Amino acid sequence: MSTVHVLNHPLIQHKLSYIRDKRTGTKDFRALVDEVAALMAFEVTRDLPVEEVEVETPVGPATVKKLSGKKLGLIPILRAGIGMSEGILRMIPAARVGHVGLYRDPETLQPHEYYVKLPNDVEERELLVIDPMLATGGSVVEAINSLKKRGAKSMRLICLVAAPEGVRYVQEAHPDVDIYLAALDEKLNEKGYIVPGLGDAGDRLFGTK
Ligand SMILES: O=P(O)(O)OC[C@H]1O[C@H](OP(=O)(O)OP(=O)(O)O)[C@H](O)[C@@H]1O
Ligand SMILES: O=c1cc[nH]c(=O)[nH]1
Ligand SMILES: [Mg+2]
Repeated sequence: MSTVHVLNHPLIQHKLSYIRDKRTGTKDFRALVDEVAALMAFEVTRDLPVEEVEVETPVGPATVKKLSGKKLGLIPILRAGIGMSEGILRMIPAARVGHVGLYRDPETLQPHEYYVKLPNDVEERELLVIDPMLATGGSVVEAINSLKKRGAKSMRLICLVAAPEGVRYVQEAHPDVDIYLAALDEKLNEKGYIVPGLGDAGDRLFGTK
């Protein structure tokens, strides 16, 4: 079974309080999601393997550490995942980026895939799959199915806010994928929204409501 990490870092929690607040407008919402994503990247990559190498500083030789594991890939789930991708890319600028486009039918809550474009060496990369919201889990499970079908072997999931139902569904469908959250909320409402959540992440990021 995968591990669920709730990132209780004070800066993440402080910024999330403004993200949740319905008075926060699009411009600030977008900036805060970007900042939280960058902070989450720091925690999510904490266990990446490093190796010791030698460099010459202006003063003399030094033994330093460099990343030694798989190359990284970032997979934002369109559209709301885009809001987190720049922040994470600032921390790991060499990562390749793939996109999976999905929307959730508002009536049936079923995910519909409309776009997939991945780096051609996706099977060799450690992928960070990002979506601010993990509600029923349908979108993330479908996105990971799609990635695995195209050869992806190793990935971790990063979401801002999740409902317990969504976490359970992802853990059952993909027990190999660890989950990193800024918050694990109480439940879903009758429309499939996370309670208390933050509303519709895509609409708040892009000002489409
Ligand atoms: O866990 P689920 O029940 O599948 O719901 C979560 C999904 O819903 C939202 O996307 P939405 O369909 O609103 O698309 P958007 O990102 O284009 O706004 C969100 O960004 C997730 O992808
Ligand atoms: O609460 C929710 C659930 C799905 N998608 C969102 O953007 N918010
Ligand atoms: Mg949306």
